[in-house]
Amino acid sequence: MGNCDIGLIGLGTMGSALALNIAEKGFDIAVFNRTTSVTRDFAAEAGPLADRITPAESLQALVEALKTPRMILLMVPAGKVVDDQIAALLPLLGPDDLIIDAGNANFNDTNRRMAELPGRFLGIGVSGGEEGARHGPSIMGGGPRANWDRAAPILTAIAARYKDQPCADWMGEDGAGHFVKTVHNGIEYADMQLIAEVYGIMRDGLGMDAAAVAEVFRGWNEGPLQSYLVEITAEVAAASDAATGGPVLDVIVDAAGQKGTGRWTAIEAQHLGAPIPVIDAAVTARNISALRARRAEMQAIFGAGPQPITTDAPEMAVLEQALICGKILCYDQGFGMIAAASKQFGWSLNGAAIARVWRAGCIIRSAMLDDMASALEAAPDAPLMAAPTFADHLKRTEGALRRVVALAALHGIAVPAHSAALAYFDAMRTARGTANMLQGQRDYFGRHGFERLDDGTKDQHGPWAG
Ligand SMILES: NC(=O)C1=CN([C@@H]2O[C@H](COP(=O)(O)OP(=O)(O)OC[C@H]3O[C@@H](n4cnc5c(N)ncnc54)[C@H](OP(=O)(O)O)[C@@H]3O)[C@@H](O)[C@H]2O)C=CC1
Ligand SMILES: O=C(CO)[C@H](O)[C@H](O)COP(=O)(O)O
Repeated sequence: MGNCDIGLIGLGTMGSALALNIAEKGFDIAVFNRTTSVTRDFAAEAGPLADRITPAESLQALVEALKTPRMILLMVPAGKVVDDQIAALLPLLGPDDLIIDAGNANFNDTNRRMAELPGRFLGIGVSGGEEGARHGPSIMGGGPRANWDRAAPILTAIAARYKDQPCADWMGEDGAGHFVKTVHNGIEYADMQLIAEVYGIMRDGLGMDAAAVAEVFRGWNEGPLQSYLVEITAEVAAASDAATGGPVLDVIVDAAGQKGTGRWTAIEAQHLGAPIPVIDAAVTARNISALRARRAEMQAIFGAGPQPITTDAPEMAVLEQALICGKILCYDQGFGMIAAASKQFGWSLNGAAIARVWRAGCIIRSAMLDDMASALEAAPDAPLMAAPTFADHLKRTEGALRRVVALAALHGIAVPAHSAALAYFDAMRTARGTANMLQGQRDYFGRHGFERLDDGTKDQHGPWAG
């Protein structure tokens, strides 16, 4: 038996930073990486933390370096790699040893693994990118509570802190931790897309250069929009390219990558029947961004979409308010999806606790999340948009969102996330919608039946039915 408190497999961007974080917090850690040279380099470059790090060049050596019962963190790409790694580890482990998948995972896979390894598997979502992993990520745990409690001393020690409270918590049974991380990433996509759309209006509609864009976002980061994403947006816009001397933004290809978590959120929302149109729009926008050649062909046929906004140009404060409005509606949808999953899967997910875990360390951390935590604490079953603080925000900023969407539409500037947010807002506050027409159509062609508005009788048919 070895003397390391925990093992870690996968010394990539996240795994290496997490391992250093764990060592820095005073835990002894054994590390293994598929490519052995990476393990050697990692140990050689660990500086004063090297004393707490045991580099292992085989899984057997990793397992032998650990105290029993063992805990092993996986920080490798989602999917088959995780299954393969578990299969390779299992013959080396005892019945009380715990495997913790700390990468992004589809929560359905986590549910399956939990069932295949009863009591021996934990799925945790870790957010914060490389810097967060190194100095304090946000951690969303899922699986048997007893397993979380076993790992919690290490996980809470390495997590970010918000006013001295660790941003690490148990979300619920099964794949609840990975589910919450997936929704976090869906919100991340939407938050980023909303920001990118405002940048588009500034650049294409208002003719602002990158430095001016940076200045505006820097200012917004001092107000209600204060957040990591707004902060880094300012830094990205301000950065110069070494080769051209111009803004880095001007040399970056406009096609967004994606590893799948946003798509998982959109797919799962459809399974749950939970409306998340701002997140859907953000995922679709990334898909469209990837069709670069097609977009160039269409521009050649139809002419460029974006036109300068020469009259009625929005002030920066209007753009700021539109962004605030879109952001609140996006979070309303994310927390709504979490509530729907909680009901569907019997997880008792706690919206306030989730908002608290997201206040520091993670990519979507922002000043607004503290208010969201309070709102969800005060009224756990109510939609976020109905909470007094956020209803007030929406009432104040709705006009700006409407104006920005209208101006963008008139000037050929695509703002799908803002448009989706506005349509959601309008639909959600319309007590009498238009689905009566859908029900009439369904009954007409398929005798599907409808419910009468006047007396509530169900399975009624219209006069068209034979
Ligand atoms: N980067 C980020 O900002 C975040 C990433 N994550 C998640 O963390 C996990 C790791 O991501 P990240 O560190 O960025 O990824 P990297 O690509 O930087 O590292 C991947 C790691 O997995 C190992 N690996 C890859 N394929 C295999 C395989 N077939 N068998 C064994 N090991 C393998 C690599 O080893 P080798 O050196 O041999 O290639 C490397 O150690 C992913 O699930 C990701 O989604 C979560 C939050 C944030
Ligand atoms: O989980 C993360 C942040 O929270 C990862 O950075 C993830 O890779 C981001 O997603 P994508 O690569 O699809 O943009």
